[in-house]
Amino acid sequence: MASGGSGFRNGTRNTMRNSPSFPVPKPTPAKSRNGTSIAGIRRASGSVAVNDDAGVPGRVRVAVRLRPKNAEELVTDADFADCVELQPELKRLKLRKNNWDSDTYQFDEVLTEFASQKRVYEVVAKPVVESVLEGYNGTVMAYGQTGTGKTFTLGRLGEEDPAARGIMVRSMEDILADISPETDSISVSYLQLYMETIQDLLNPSNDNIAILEDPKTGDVSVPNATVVEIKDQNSFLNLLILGEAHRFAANTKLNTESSRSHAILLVHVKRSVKGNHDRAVSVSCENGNASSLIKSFRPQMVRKSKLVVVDLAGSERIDKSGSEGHTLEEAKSINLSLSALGKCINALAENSSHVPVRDSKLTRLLRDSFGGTARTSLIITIGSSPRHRGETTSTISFGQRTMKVENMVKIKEEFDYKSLCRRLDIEVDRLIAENERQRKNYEDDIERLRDNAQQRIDDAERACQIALEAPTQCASEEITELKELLKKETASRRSTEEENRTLKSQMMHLKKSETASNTELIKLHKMLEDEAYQKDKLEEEIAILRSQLLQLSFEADETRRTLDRGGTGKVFPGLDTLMTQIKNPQLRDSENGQKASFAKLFEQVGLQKILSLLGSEDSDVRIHAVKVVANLAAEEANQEKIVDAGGLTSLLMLLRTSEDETIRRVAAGAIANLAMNETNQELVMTQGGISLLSLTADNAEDPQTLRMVAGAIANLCGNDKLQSRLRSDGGIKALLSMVRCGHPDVLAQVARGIANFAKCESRASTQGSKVGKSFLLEDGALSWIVKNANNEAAPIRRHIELALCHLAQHEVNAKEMIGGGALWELVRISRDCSREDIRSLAHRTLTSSPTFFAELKRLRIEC
Ligand SMILES: Nc1ncnc2c1ncn2[C@@H]1O[C@H](COP(=O)(O)OP(=O)(O)OP(=O)(O)O)[C@@H](O)[C@H]1O
Repeated sequence: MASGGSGFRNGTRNTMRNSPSFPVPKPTPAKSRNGTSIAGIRRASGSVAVNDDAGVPGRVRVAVRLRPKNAEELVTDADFADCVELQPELKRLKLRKNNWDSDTYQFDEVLTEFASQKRVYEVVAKPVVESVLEGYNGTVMAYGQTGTGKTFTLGRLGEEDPAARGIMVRSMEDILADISPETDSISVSYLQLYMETIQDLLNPSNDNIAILEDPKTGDVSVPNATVVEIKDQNSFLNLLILGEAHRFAANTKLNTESSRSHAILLVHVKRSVKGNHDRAVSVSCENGNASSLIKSFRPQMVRKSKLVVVDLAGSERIDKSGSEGHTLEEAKSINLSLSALGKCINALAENSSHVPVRDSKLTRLLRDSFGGTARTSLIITIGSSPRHRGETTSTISFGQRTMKVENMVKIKEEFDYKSLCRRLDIEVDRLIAENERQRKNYEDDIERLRDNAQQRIDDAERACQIALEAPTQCASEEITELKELLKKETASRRSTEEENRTLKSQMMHLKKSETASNTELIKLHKMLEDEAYQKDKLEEEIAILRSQLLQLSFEADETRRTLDRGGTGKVFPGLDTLMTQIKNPQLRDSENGQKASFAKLFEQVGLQKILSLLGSEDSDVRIHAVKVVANLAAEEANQEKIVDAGGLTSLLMLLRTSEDETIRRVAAGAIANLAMNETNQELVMTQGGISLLSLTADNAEDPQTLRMVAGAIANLCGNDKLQSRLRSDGGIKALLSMVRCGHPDVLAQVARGIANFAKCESRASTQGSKVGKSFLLEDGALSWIVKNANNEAAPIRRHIELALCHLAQHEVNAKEMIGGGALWELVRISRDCSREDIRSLAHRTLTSSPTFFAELKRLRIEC
């Protein structure tokens, strides 16, 4: 994601936006500079991007995929019309607003529920994979509500049915088929991003990996992540299986679900570029030999590219009180990274001058994928159920905004200095060995010659001695003969000594040239180190300049805003204007319009005035005012201001005093939203919130009122600090009393509250801060839990299954659970639960608890 202000996003933007379906522009690899000198290279960096052309524009491609209805939807939605209708031939999607009205959206590809995995790969990912093989960076990302098929699309291995293979597997098959193993290499890292922490799925002990950003090139890397070289498809499949097992183990340990974390697969492709031998590096050296040696080495050109495949967490709108199963911290952090992604996409789509890339780790990791230099393809996944119209609408609008984001794809070639250095090292070692071999031969020759000469001298001396001892007659002849011999031997000895001297001088010469080569090598190493140091310094300066620039642009924005506000001259328009705006029916036409208007009201009228209307005499005004407050409370940014201005107290007061159920329902919803925040949860408790919510529940007739109340209590149940207070104030009993209404939305919230409570309680028991039986069991929740453990509505069932697993983890609960029939449910969960992590949690719990284990043995049940 490129940060704001980079000019390349303009230019072709309008033509792109006007053509709803277009071929991806095929980038022409830019030409490299020839004959680059080492001096030229040194100015840039140790690893030099030879090609720094501006790149080729390429809009982010967006495809939408509809998941087939599952068995549950076929039953529950049987009497209702689907909320979407696809027109794949026109690449259009119709989103039904009601029976007679619908909105139409255009996408790059529209994939129906019958689309095969092969076709999805070919239209969504194959163009990106082909680009990566040409040297460009590429991203394939899936976005959508939980359970709509993101993992199905990206991560299926297809072990049983090859036609089911997902995008990750098919991408690697194409990459391996295209590269040449002698010159190219592929390596892989596999990460999980959960609660703003990056975990290594290939090495779970590596659980807090830092992100490194190169301020010069904008490249993002995770240097401490495990990188595994891939030689064949089997080794890649084994890595995916290992990664999934670690992801599952990490999520089980944290008692969470895979759908709450983002999974990121990084595939690094390094290819050498053929036909670039004219780009030799020339080196000027003092020593002629070394110069010719180094001149014969030419650095190879390499293209490094990266394929990023991202399986995002479920995109449901967890900021609403009615959402399922998220604890507060998780909700905040998933919110943080997904909403940061949304904000960046909005800023890029609107061509804004500032793109808040640094707001989350997800956006930092993906900075190159949106508005950067990568080719990016997004697949949004949806379901057709009218029950999820809200989520489907928000997924579609994310996809539509993303279609406006334009990247500038760029190829990057580098001189491969590492391999040059390696080759030089090998050559120097070869020369050293050769030199040593020759020296040894010379020394042996000298030794042999010396021995020969000595032998001959000894022979001559012996002969001389014999001659001296012989009769005088022949003595003079023999002496002459011997003198002659001695002369010859002396001459031969001299010539041997001369030869010896010559060899020694040759050896000295060789030693000198070896020293010169070593000096040259040391010089080259030093040059590389200097370059790395200069590069680091430049990067530091650029980072400082960037931050100054950001500060300046922030101050400019502030100044502009202040001037704008001063221009209107009206900070608080009158109360009449507020009322007119609240009652204006046009404001209720669209959700976005309504939100924007409320935000404007908030700014213009002032919170105090809005809150004061909660006590108005006119009940119509009171209803509108509480709706305004509830809408403001749904925005996280407003919550603190509302509480500081006494809004929470006023809302609780309305629960106590108002006779109108609509007011009580909307107030409970607002309280539920405020109770997403830990500090506010404590305030709700200290102000007697539980008994007021219980009272509201007792008097409620509308299931939606109960849903709001249950949602608020469920949020409080997720706070570790409030467990015993919540119970003594009657929170658990209040939750259980609401099941009388039987409405599935209410039951889902009750189940969520019970799961939250069980999870916190289990944590407290493990830490030793809670002893004794579970409060849930003491307050009689077990029979409802057991009755609903196999509820046909998936959200209810899933929460209850989790709650049962948490309760069963503590031996003190085991006997009562067996007596209440929970054992059978746990056995069923360990065998039939559709969620593998819950299934295995139940199995582990049953086999590790002595009480459960003994009972299973007694009943001869195998688990
Ligand atoms: N196109 C499809 N055809 C058949 N079944 C599908 C399809 N898409 C998804 N499913 C099924 O729907 C269920 C949910 O899919 P999946 O787990 O991929 O969703 P998800 O969006 O990744 O969910 P989460 O956000 O929880 O990870 C799975 O059982 C999967 O097999």
